[in-house]
Amino acid sequence: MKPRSAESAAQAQAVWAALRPEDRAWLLSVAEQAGAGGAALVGGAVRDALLGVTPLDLDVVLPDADVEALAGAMGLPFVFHPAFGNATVTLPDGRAADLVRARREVYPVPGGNPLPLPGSLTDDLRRRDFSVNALALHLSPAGVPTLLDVTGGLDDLRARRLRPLHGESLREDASRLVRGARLAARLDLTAAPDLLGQVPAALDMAGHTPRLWAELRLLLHEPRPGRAAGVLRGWGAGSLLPDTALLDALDARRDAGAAVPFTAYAAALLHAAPDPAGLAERLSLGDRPGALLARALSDTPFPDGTPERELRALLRPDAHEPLTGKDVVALGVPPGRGVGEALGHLAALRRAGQVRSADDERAALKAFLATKARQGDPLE
Ligand SMILES: Nc1ccn([C@@H]2O[C@H](COP(=O)(O)OP(=O)(O)OP(=O)(O)O)[C@@H](O)[C@H]2O)c(=O)n1
Ligand SMILES: [Mg+2]
Repeated sequence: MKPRSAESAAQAQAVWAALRPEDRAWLLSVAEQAGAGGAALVGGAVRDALLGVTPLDLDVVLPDADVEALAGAMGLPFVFHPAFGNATVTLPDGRAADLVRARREVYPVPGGNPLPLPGSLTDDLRRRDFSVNALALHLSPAGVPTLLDVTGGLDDLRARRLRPLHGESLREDASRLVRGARLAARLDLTAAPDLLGQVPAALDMAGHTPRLWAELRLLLHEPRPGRAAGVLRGWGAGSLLPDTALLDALDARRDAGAAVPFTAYAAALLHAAPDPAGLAERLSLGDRPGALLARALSDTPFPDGTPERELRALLRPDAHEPLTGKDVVALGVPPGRGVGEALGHLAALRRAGQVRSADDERAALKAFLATKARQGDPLE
């Protein structure tokens, strides 16, 4: 067996190699200018690189640099946020990267925003949510990469285990419950017993944790939102969402190659919610999902492959595509007022449940036209 340090050197190289060349160059220049403490790539980027996914979202912790001065010296556009001491830098290709001074955090009020205090890189890793998110690739000022694993994240990643870093983690920040479900679903991780034990405390805090609702919105942006909702349910946290069977059905459509946008998932969730307006408000869904849902439930025709049709197939499996003005003209009604009258007649039959297919509609229209002609009142 290789000694642990050699293994970790190989893993440091693997993370380094997984980064884009231009990101490696940028990180080297940050580390060089960041003083004796160098710079560390942290969080999801290191986790994803170890899983063989190219990291695009770079979070960098600086153990002893003046973040604002360093960001200013790099020659790229940036915004400095004094409240958290971090700088959001815009990389040449438009992606955002985050630079922040190493810190520890205290939660004066569980669920509230954490209070940042100065700390070491190790403190900064220990304040995080899960061990797999608490790995760091440290770069010395000379650019030598070292993998830092102070919480056993490598072992957990190997075992595909999602483990919070301490017993109060989900109570202090209940949004971690939803973050965890997103990660578990996306990366196929299993909850450690310690995580499951903290679920009731997180649910108790949900109402006091606005960030949790923001994470539920992000859940709808996951590659498989239905699966992530299923993970929450499996952890005993199904009460956070209305019935999510429709999300599973949309996952299946996505897996089959259908284009299913975020708004379709959000619309499906609204459909299942006892209080759709309240849910839309809590999750900041905006107006588009509700409008999409209304279109999907209407009789307005939409082309195949649109989100309206995808949703309609699930919500009204018996719905057929109603005849359009064009169809009515093709059946012999001259363009004009008569077309509207014919469509109105068909819509009334549809509402009354008297036509169940396009063929039914054609037959009903022919009967209507014949009656009108008999009465000496042809449509024109
Ligand atoms: N409530 C939170 C939010 C974030 N983090 C830490 O901040 C890092 C970056 O957060 P974010 O970008 O939201 O998550 P990623 O892990 O990068 O995952 P994703 O792929 O979803 O961006 C996380 O890895 C984690 O270490 C945390 O500890 N607690
Ligand atoms: Mg991220």
